[in-house]
Amino acid sequence: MGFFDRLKQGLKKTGRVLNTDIRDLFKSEGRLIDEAFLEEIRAILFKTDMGFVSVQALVDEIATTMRGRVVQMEDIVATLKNKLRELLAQSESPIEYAASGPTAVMVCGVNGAGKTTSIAKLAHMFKSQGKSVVLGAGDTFRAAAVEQLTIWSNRLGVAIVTGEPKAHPASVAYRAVEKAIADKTDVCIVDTAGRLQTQVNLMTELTKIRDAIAKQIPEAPHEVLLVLDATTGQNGISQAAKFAEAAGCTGIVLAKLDGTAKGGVVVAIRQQLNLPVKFIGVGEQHEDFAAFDSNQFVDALFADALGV
Ligand SMILES: Nc1nc2c(ncn2[C@@H]2O[C@H](COP(=O)(O)OP(=O)(O)OP(=O)(O)O)[C@@H](O)[C@H]2O)c(=O)[nH]1
Repeated sequence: MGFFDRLKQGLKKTGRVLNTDIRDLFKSEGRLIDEAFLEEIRAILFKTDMGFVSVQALVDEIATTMRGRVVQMEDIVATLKNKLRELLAQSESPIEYAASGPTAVMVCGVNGAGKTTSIAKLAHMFKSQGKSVVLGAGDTFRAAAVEQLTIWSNRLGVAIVTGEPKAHPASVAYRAVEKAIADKTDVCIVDTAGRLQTQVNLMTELTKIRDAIAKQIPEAPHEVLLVLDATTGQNGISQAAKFAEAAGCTGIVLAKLDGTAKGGVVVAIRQQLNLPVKFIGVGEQHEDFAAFDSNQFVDALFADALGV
């Protein structure tokens, strides 16, 4: 299965809401675009958790371009797709690589968001691109997290740096980047323990981890990725905004998109957080992960409606 099929499969819950409900609006006939129709389509879009501003923008687009006309389902889907592409537009490159030497990527987020799994998926992706990887097991809080990451490193055949139990995560990060430089490794991915943006001490700890990485490579970390759990939908966004600001995040990894019918949250995140969605997870396998591509995402979302 290629990634487009995995994405389609992963977005099935969200796609079902959109496609079935939109199809029901038409019942294979044309529909007059009037206020009643606009309200019906608004209600459908809301269900996917796109957020008020995005839904309004989509409804406005339909109203402006189609009000008073009789249109087919395909016309509405095409208009929604175009506007969504516009709302989701962002710079293409998912990772800002170092000009020379290792690229350091720090990964943070709240407990259970999907950090460790996403790190394994990232490592797999870099490896399949021919890049060498070293992992830094910076979640020294939980022995199980170090264990889990060690298992992944063995499975993936990538190096790992761990600390003594309860070692300071900054020292693990420092040594992981040190090893990346010594071994001429392409990418160093540093895990961090789950935390809440309200836990001041733990948020300060993230700054210490950053500083430790920067002692090895002044312009690093090149990326600080915030892993968000898509199943929390829009509820997680304001929390994420505070987290991202405090931790100096450069992008979002949106995990567990397959577990929710609220996949429209990608649109809400793009609109409400001043950060690109860099990667998405649509399942538990390594292959269920890729750089976020807005065109591909929008196509997968409406694939069922168009029978693609
Ligand atoms: N279905 C699905 N499950 C996922 C995805 N990403 C992660 N998971 C699952 O989510 C659960 C939590 O993932 P972890 O990677 O352990 O989360 P974490 O953020 O490292 O957790 P802590 O270390 O406790 O903070 C695991 O059961 C993963 O298998 C995804 O894209 N889709």
